[in-house]
Amino acid sequence: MQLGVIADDYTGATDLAGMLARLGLRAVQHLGVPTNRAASDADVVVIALKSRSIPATEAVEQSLAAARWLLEQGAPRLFFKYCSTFDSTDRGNIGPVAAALADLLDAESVVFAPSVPENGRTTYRSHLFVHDLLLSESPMRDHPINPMRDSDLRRVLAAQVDEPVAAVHADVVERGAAAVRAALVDASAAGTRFVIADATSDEHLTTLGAALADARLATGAAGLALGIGRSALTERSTAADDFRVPAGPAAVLSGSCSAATRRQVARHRQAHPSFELDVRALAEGDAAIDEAIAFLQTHADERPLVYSSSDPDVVAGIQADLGVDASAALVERAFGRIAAAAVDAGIRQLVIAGGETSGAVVNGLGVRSLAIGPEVDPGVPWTASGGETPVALLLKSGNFGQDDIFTRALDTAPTGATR
Ligand SMILES: Nc1ncnc2c1ncn2[C@@H]1O[C@H](COP(=O)(O)OP(=O)(O)OP(=O)(O)O)[C@@H](O)[C@H]1O
Ligand SMILES: O=C(O)[C@@H](O)C(=O)CO
Repeated sequence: MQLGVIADDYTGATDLAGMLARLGLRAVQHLGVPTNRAASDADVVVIALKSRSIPATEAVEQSLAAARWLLEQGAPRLFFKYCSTFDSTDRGNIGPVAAALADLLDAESVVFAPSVPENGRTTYRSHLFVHDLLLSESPMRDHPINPMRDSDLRRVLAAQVDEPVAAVHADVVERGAAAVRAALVDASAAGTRFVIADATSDEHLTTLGAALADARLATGAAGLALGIGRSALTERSTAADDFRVPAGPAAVLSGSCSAATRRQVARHRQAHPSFELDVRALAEGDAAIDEAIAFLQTHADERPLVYSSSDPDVVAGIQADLGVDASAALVERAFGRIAAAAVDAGIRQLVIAGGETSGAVVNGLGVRSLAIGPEVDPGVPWTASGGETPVALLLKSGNFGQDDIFTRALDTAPTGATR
């Protein structure tokens, strides 16, 4: 193993794994901390947690358990993957988890770099941009669980930890890996181990990767992992060439309410049968779940869509009536049940939109690990579950993908015999 990764959600984990697979690195993703030693020849071992929105103490506990497991399997370095939009609240969980990992590894400096330029995430003077908008003006300001209303990551991170936060700005990154390393040493000498690093291009991320070539811990989104992969890991296979997913009937399940997903849902609905989950009805009992399952059974051969994706004002109304956590829990429980019934009904390919939703679905299916295949759009690779009934799973991060990704993914799924 060349890199051990702890990811705070399932789609974020596949995002990173898919991008590293692009380099020819062999990646495997575990869902939760495995209970056994894993016999694997993977270069990159990712442990996907569902720790983004849980209480910080639990996120720390789970992340440390994942880190210890990866170190026991021989991980020479760890990467903490969080969202490219820095999804968190004043209570965490990015800061507390990073602090606990830094303590575990005795890391003198910890870089935070959420930029993924190819997906429109850039950081300049510590401010995070989503395409042309500051984070605080992007659709992330209306996220159902962790609305992001401050773009200055120094402030966002400082609110989560009990220590100072420094910055490495783009002009330093432009000067190269040695200049970045010197800046980290200076910050650490001044008693500051947490550093927000700017990156507005892949070249910046490659420089950061080179600067971190000897670091035992780095944190960020898939862009920095790719930078580290390009600068500091050794390519040794063409991982995606022999990857195949099961063929068979397909369905789409969408619990993401992001602007991108809502466009994708609208596109898919134009050509396929769809069923909208009524969240208030879910609070009354399981009839709505049973209806959704019956709908999937009836339309199994037509790429049916079940969705709860709604506009921010609709979500806000539901949350005001039922509570934020309670409404999310109802939706996630429903998707877990619906996915399990879909597979029982013969569905073998599932496209799932949303990180929390993907977590609920793979947990509902009892999937423990995934093989990682080629990307459909940047950060959205096909994956395949193992076990008695293998299923093709496309875990799509809420904000990722072109409007036609659901259909295009299914049209281009790598089915068929292994070469
Ligand atoms: N109609 C709805 N009303 C209230 N909550 C909803 C509704 N639909 C979905 N949710 C909840 O909103 C959350 C959406 O999060 P999810 O992680 O699935 O999507 P996302 O945040 O867009 O994706 P990602 O984490 O990949 O960026 C889930 O917890 C889901 O249960
Ligand atoms: O980094 C991203 O934007 C994604 O991988 C993600 O974590 C969304 O949940």
